[in-house]
This record gives sequence, C-alpha cells and structure tokens, in this order.
Amino acid sequence: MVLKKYNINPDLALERQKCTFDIEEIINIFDGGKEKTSQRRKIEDVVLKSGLCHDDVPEECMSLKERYENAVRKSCFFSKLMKTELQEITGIEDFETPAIRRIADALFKDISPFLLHLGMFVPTIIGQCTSEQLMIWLPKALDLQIIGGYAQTELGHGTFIRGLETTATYDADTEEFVLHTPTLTAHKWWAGGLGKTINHCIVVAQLYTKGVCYGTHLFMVQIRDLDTHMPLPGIKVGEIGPRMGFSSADNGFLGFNNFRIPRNNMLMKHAQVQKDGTYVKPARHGKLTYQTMVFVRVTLVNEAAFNLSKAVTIAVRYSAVRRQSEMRPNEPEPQILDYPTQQHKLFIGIATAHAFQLTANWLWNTFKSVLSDMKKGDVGTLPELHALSSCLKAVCTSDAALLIEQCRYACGGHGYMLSSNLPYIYSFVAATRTYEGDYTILLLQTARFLVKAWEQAEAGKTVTPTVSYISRSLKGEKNSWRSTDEGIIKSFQAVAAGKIALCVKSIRDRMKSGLDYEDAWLLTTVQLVDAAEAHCRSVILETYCNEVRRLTKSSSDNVKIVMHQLVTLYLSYWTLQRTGDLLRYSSISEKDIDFMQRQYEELLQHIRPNAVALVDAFDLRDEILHSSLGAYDGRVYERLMEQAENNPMNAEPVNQSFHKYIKPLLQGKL
Ligand SMILES: CC/C=C\C/C=C\C/C=C\C/C=C\C/C=C\CCCC(=O)SCCNC(=O)CCNC(=O)[C@H](O)C(C)(C)COP(=O)(O)OP(=O)(O)OC[C@H]1O[C@@H](n2cnc3c(N)ncnc32)[C@H](O)[C@@H]1OP(=O)(O)O
Ligand SMILES: Cc1cc2nc3c(=O)[nH]c(=O)nc-3n(C[C@H](O)[C@H](O)[C@H](O)COP(=O)(O)OP(=O)(O)OC[C@H]3O[C@@H](n4cnc5c(N)ncnc54)[C@H](O)[C@@H]3O)c2cc1C
Repeated sequence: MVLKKYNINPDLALERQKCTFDIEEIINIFDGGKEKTSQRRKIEDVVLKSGLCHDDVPEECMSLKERYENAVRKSCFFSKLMKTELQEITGIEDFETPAIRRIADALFKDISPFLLHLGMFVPTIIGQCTSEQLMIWLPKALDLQIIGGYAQTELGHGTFIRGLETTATYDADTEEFVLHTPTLTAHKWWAGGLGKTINHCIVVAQLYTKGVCYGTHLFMVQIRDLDTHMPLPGIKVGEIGPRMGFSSADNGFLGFNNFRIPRNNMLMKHAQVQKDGTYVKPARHGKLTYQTMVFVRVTLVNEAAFNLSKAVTIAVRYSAVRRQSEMRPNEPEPQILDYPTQQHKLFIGIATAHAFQLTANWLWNTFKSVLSDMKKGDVGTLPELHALSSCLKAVCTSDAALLIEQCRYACGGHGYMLSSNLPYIYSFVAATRTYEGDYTILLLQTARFLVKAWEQAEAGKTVTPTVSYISRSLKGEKNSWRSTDEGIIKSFQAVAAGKIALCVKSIRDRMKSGLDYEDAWLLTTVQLVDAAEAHCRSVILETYCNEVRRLTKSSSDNVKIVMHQLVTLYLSYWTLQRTGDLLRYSSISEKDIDFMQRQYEELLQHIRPNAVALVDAFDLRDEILHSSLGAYDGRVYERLMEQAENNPMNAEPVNQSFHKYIKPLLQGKL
C-alpha cells in the first residue's frame, strides 16, 4: 500500500513538544552508535525506495495462495537487493545485520518463506560442516543458488529430539546414506519453507551404521529438482495447512522412501562416518549438533524485543490520539493515555522492550564469546550459555506475547483490526514461545543447570557468574530489602536461590521417601519451572540495570533520567508482581511494598509526558509498523476509513450472495 500523507494529528504534535530529551541520543544508544544509526537509515532508504514493499491489495485481503506467491516474489527481489545495493552499503554479506532484519518487516507483514534459509539453513552450514563441506555449500547458499530449510520436528515428536524416527542408514557398499520414514509419525512436519519453496533441507535423522544406532545427526538433502522444482523420486513433500500465523511461510511435511544421499552429505564437523562405516563420535561435547537451536534461541530474544517495540509504539501513539469518556463531569474527553490504568498497560511495554533489547545484545555477545572459546577447543562455557539462552528465550518470548496482547487490549476494538497489525505481531510472537523449544521444556533445561550449580556450590566449588548468588545464599548471607536497583536485584536473586533450595530439598526428600531420581525430579517439575523463571528474572533485571548504566555513561542528564525512570519502573513493576515471593524469601515488609506501589504510580506520571517520544525513539518507520493505528502522523481515523474503503468487499454495492440466497430466503423461495 502507498501510505497517504497527512498533517500530524494535533494531539500527537503536542505530545512531541512535551519531550524532555534528545530522541536521537536514545536511538543511537540502541543502534550502537551514530554511525550505525546512519547506516541503518541508509539501508531502510534503499529498500523503501526500491518499490518492493508495495502491494496492490492489502495482504490480509489476499487468498492464502496469493499471499504466499506475493511473499515469494518479494523474497526473491529482496534477496537480489541484498546481494547488490545493500551489500555495497553494509559491506557485510551476512544475515546477522540487525538493520536488515528490521527492514525485512517493511516487505512482509507476515513472514518471508526464505526466513529459515537465513535463520537456520545457513547457520547450520556454518556451525556443522567441515571446512570442505563449507566450501561446497556455503557460497551456494549465500548466493541463493540453493534455498534451504531445517527439518527436525516430526508429526509425532518435536520436543524430544532423541525420539525422532526418521532413519539414515549407512550403506558402505555404495558409500551412501539411505533416508527413510518408517511410520506415519516419522514424517517431518512444520519446517518453514519446506511446503513449496526450498530445494534443499537440513534433515535430522537417527544415524545407523554397522547395525548400531548413534542417535540424531544432521544431513544435507536435496529434495527438489533445481530446474523443474519437482520433488525428487523417493520424496513426499507438501504444505501442512493453514495456521494461526506464518501464513506466507509454507510450513511443510516431508517423507522419505529409501532415499539415497552421498556419505559426504552428513554434516561432519563434530561426528563422522568413515567410508567403511566406522563411526567417530564428537570429541568434545555430545550436544554440538544442537548448536543451531542455541543460535536461534539467542536471536529470538531480539525478536521479542523488536516485536514488542512495534506493538507498544502502535498502542502508545493510538492512546495519545484516542479520546474517550470523561474524568470529571462536563470536561472534554481526555486522551486515553492520561488514564493511569492505560499507562500501567503500556509503559511496562516500553521498559520491557528496553530490558529485552539490552539483554538480547548482551546474550549475543555471550554467544559470540562461547563460540570463540569453542573454536579454541574449550566447551566449558557451553552449559551456561545453553541454560541462559533457554530461559531467556522462554521468558522473553512469553512476556513479549503477553505484553503485545496487552497492547491490543489497550487499543480497544480498533486493535482487533488486522490493519492495526497487532494481531500479526501477536501471532508471530506467540509462535516463538513454542518453536525452537517450548517454554516449559526450556525452563526445565535451565533448572537442570541450576540444580547442578547448587550441588557444585554445596561442594565448595566455584560456580559461573550468573549463579554466584547461590554461593552467597549457601554461605548463609541473609537478604535485607533495599529499594535501590542493587537492593532489588539482590532480593530477586534471594528469591531464585530460595526456590532452587526448595527444589533441591523436594528432590532429596522424595528420594529419601523411596522414589528414584527420575520420579523425584518429575514430581518437582512444577517448582523447577518456577525456580528457573525466577533465576531468569534476576538475570534480566541485573543485565538491564548494568547495561543502562554502562551505555548512558556519557549521555546527557535528561537521557540518563528518562532511561533510569524506565529501569526503576521495571524493577518496581516486578517487585509488585512478585510480592508473595519477596515476602517469603527476602526481608521486604508491607511498608516497603506500599512505598514501591506509590513509587510505581508516581513513575507513571513522570514518564507520561515522554511516552510518545520514547516510542518515537524506537525509530520504527511507518512502513515497518504497517499500522492504521500507529503511524507517525497519528491519523488513525483517516486510515481506518481509507482501509475500509479499499476493502475488496466494498468493490460492488451488492454482493452476488444476495441474489443467490438472501433474496430467495426473504421471498420464501429458498
Ligand atoms: C529476511 C529475514 C532476515 C533475517 C533473518 C534472521 C533472523 C531471523 C529471526 C528469527 C529466527 C529464525 C527462524 C525462526 C522461524 C522458525 C524457527 C522454528 C524452528 C524450529 O522450531 S526447529 C526445531 C526446534 N526444536 C526444539 O527446539 C526441540 C527442543 N528440544 C530440545 O532441545 C531437546 O530435546 C532437549 C534439550 C529438551 C532434550 O534433549 P536431550 O534429550 O538430547 O538431552 P537431555 O535433556 O538428556 O540433556 C542432556 C545434556 O545435554 C544438555 N543439552 C541439551 N541441549 C543442549 C544444547 N542445545 N546445548 C548444550 N547442551 C545441551 C543438557 O543440559 C544436559 O546436560 P547435563 O549436564 O547432562 O544436565
Ligand atoms: C510456527 C512454527 C514454525 C516451526 N518451524 C519449524 C521448523 O522450521 N523446523 C522444525 O524442525 N520445527 C519447526 N517447528 C516445530 C517446533 O519446533 C515444535 O513444535 C516445538 O519444538 C514444540 O514441540 P512439539 O510440537 O513436539 O510440542 P510437544 O512436545 O508435543 O508439547 C506439547 C505440550 O507438552 C508439554 N511437554 C512435552 N514434553 C514434556 C516434558 N518432558 N515435560 C513436561 N512437559 C512436556 C509441552 O510443554 C507442551 O505444553 C515449528 C513450529 C511452529 C509452531
């Protein structure tokens, strides 16, 4: 759609005059410096000027088939643009560039069918191939001579990877693997792009050689002819059907009938099968084939932050424009943003987007540092990364989904319109809570790490920094509540330590009563999930505070003030959400809670004048927001009417169904 130009809505113009800080300063902080902001804007200019974002009819008014075809068209031209002009600007060839990720949303209101190519296929090649394999597949994948996906999940199993049924049996005579789908439930299911788009695929299958099963391994499989795009003989492939979102991403199913691939198509960086069928197990760590999942979990924290920033931008701008009800008799209707309950719904969204973005950046740096350790042969930091990326992926995607839905509630009936974009943003983020490891499953992985850390600390061993609070707790350090940043973080750590201690105790008590470890663990899993969530909260709170302090060191006083107001709001909000836990595990008193409640309500008032400026500081162009409610000019009603008028349903004054059904019904002739 071409966005019509309107003058700024007067309410929104007034809001912007109230701003107390330099918006550009905050934009630069989140981009990583002035230069990066300027580079991002250049990239956005090129993509927006390319005309690629244009749709003849709104995406939501297209059929599923049309949406898919439109998304493929855009993906192809966008890929070409990335290889030409965008590469010149960025000087980078990669898929990591946050600016590319952001502007991709200007093209796809839903998502690109190529997402998994960049999001998982290329990263798996980079992380799992030998250098010889890398030289064969990486240039082709980066150049889009081959397009790929990641097929792990099956109809019968997603979470439990060890339970996957697809087999890859080595045939030493021909030096090939035979891929086979032995049952209905063994069919690959869900892989993005698999339904219609891709011609190659990373397949996760149980490896058999010399009659022994060595567990799941990764294989590069060509599934379609490069010229005709027909499925190769022995391959059954198709689209799984309509779903809540991801409508343009052609999630697919895949079955193999004794399909043969060369030995070299097993990704052999970590484990190998030699020509004679001898299996060589990974030298350093048994779970290195799970590395792409760790990578995506890390990027999903960024997705949570980015999508929440979009939703809250839409809802705050709308709330500044929307007037409803009256605060006092005969007074003009106020902007709904003036209601403290509305501020309560929205300002936590702004603070959370900051918290998650800074946590995502920190996690990304941690990921890079662990990768560099691993390149030197040291896998010692991997368990902590796995524990961190698991809980942060779980909690950030889950919180973001809840807050995005809250943004929709904050926009009343108009938020329910697809043209608000809130339903799309929600359905995308809701899926992130499930895929790449369901919420509960990932928190249980973190819980394993926490229980182990507890046992190590008990044995007097040093534990990693993110769990050093466990050692303090075991030394008997009592928590004394202080309502400062550090004080609150320490109390949240005391909550996490208290919950981990209770889990350890429950497991031990259950074992004393005769249960084996597995049953004792199973019966404690409700508490274990809770403990892992509490640990994750303390990590987010600490990272957010530390990062704001570090990044605003040389900022103007006004930026420091407003960024810190949001930190305090976040800390107060979570304190009030978790009073039960804090009363149990810290020395917080009722008086302290009253103080925190008052502080929270005062902060809403302090932040109110800067609310619109704070969402402007996410610097999200209208073309990325795709929202009738959230455009920079605030012309909500004009856009809603424009969209209604453009609705294909209104192209004819009388729909044919009137003549076919309604009229005969009215006339008693049906
Ligand atoms: C145009 C666009 C521009 C740019 C795009 C760029 C980015 C895009 C942004 C978006 C993201 C991209 C794509 C998104 C779209 C869709 C993606 C969806 C893809 C998928 O969903 S793929 C399928 C994912 N599936 C899962 O995640 C399954 C979850 N299950 C598991 O991970 C495992 O089964 C398990 C961990 C639950 C259990 O595994 P297990 O049984 O093998 O292991 P154990 O529980 O017995 O544990 C043993 C031991 O191993 C440790 N462990 C487990 N996992 C790991 C790991 N990953 N790393 C390190 N260690 C691990 C575990 O802790 C145990 O250790 P211990 O010491 O013995 O306790
Ligand atoms: C939009 C979308 C895109 C996807 N894209 C891909 C893709 O490209 N490639 C791919 O391979 N996969 C993909 N998936 C699949 C995805 O990774 C899985 O759906 C996900 O990992 C969850 O697994 P599951 O469906 O088996 O859920 P299940 O494991 O069946 O979960 C169902 C419920 O059971 C609970 N549960 C399961 N096991 C346990 C346990 N041990 N303890 C306690 N509770 C348990 C879970 O918490 C959950 O509440 C995609 C999924 C979606 C929704």
